[in-house]
Amino acid sequence: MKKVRIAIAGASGRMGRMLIETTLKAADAELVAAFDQPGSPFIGKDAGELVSQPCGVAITTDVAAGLAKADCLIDFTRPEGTLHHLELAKAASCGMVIGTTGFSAEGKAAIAAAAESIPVVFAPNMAIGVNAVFKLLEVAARILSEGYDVEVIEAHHRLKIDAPSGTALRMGEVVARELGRDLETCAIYGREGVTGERDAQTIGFSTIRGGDIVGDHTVLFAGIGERIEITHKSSSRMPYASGSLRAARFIAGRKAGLFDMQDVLGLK
Ligand SMILES: NC(=O)C1=CN([C@@H]2O[C@H](COP(=O)(O)OP(=O)(O)OC[C@H]3O[C@@H](n4cnc5c(N)ncnc54)[C@H](OP(=O)(O)O)[C@@H]3O)[C@@H](O)[C@H]2O)C=CC1
Ligand SMILES: O=C(O)C1=N[C@H](C(=O)O)C[C@H](O)C1
Repeated sequence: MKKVRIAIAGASGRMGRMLIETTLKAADAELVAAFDQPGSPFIGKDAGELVSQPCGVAITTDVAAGLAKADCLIDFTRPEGTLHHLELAKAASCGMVIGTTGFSAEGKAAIAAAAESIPVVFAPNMAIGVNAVFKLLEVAARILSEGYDVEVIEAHHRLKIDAPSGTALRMGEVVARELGRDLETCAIYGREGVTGERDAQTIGFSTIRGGDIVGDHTVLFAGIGERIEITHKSSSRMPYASGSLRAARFIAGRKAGLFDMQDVLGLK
């Protein structure tokens, strides 16, 4: 069996560590490179030591050299880091799985442009369960298209830097698309003061940040006399990592193209 050769960016981050652990456990994947930013105390250390499983792959800042050995870079960092790595991946003809959230429209356009020459899976949530929820939301939105107010509520740990979460925004996009609305114009991000009555066409977002919450998302369809809530709760980052490896296997052998987890899971 040919193993998919994996490089991991943001190695010492929360997702980086989970990705290292998951890659080292996978029979059909091989960790070939791990990157951290210059100044990281982990540079030069064995990446496997981060998860108590030394593996002989040192954490480095030399992304170009690492990508020359890899089939796929899995990147859960920050938009500016991911976009820099994207250029290096293009130069190395290396595929990318991008889990980073919080991109501007320009950042997303740069990812789409790069995917014309390398294969890229770009998804705000790699967990199978969340991607199943995206499908459930399509059905719910179609059935509840009249008379139900839509609100998206998300909760994450205190260290998360972007809001609303990428997943919450995608949930809003899924519902808006089914309802024939444009999320750009119908989204309301939080409310304060004298807001006036709710506009039925809007989709509201509420954000909670605290403690070590891994990631909770609820879409509420609030009608008169009843309400429907579709909720996903993460209790571990493991499903994000195993989904990412599934995405890496999906792009192995592909020449180019922009995909998301719905493509990887055959849900389109
Ligand atoms: N799609 C999905 O399924 C999921 C997506 N995410 C997203 O992944 C991203 C990372 O999350 P998480 O692991 O919790 O974050 P962490 O802050 O724990 O880790 C981020 C890592 O990226 C590094 N980093 C930061 N800036 C740069 C840069 N400019 N260039 C290179 N490396 C950089 C950090 O290094 P340093 O410590 O030195 O700053 C750190 O190692 C977030 O955008 C989050 O929303 C998270 C979970 C699931
Ligand atoms: O930062 C996180 O932790 C997470 N980020 C992703 C998002 O913004 O949707 C996915 C997951 O919710 C965890």
